[in-house]
Amino acid sequence: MNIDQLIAEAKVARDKAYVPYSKFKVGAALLAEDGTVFHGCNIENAAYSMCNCAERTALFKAYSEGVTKFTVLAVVANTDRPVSPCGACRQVIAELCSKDMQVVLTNMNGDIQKLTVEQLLPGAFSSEDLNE
Ligand SMILES: O=c1ccn([C@H]2C[C@H](O)[C@@H](CO)O2)c(=O)[nH]1
Ligand SMILES: [Zn+2]
Repeated sequence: MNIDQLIAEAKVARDKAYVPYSKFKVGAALLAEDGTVFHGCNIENAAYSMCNCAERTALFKAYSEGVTKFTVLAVVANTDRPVSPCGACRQVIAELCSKDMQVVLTNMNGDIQKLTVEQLLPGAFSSEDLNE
């Protein structure tokens, strides 16, 4: 599975977005070390704060199946720049993925930004900060 193929998977995931309120579809594809690909889309709710982003959908699907080691997360939306994950997703990604895991942000025009998890949320608050 190369990056272009993973982006294609993220676009398939994006087509399943449930976005009656924002109409803004986002797709994610998370590649596990064992080669499994987990799709995620954003899923909205009439109680707006219950909306779940594509990135967290993919990660929670994987974790809930017992898969916790990943190599790449690709995210796609129809944005002018490569889609920018929200702060909540950056925090969740920092918790559940290794610091050096690759994150590939893209859009429907093919613009691509590649980051590590550490670059996505430098200095993220983590479990190590809980040690008093
Ligand atoms: O990286 C992002 C940014 C936004 N959204 C979703 C949340 C909401 O459903 C819609 C508009 O913010 O897009 C994602 O899924 N991922
Ligand atoms: Zn988010």
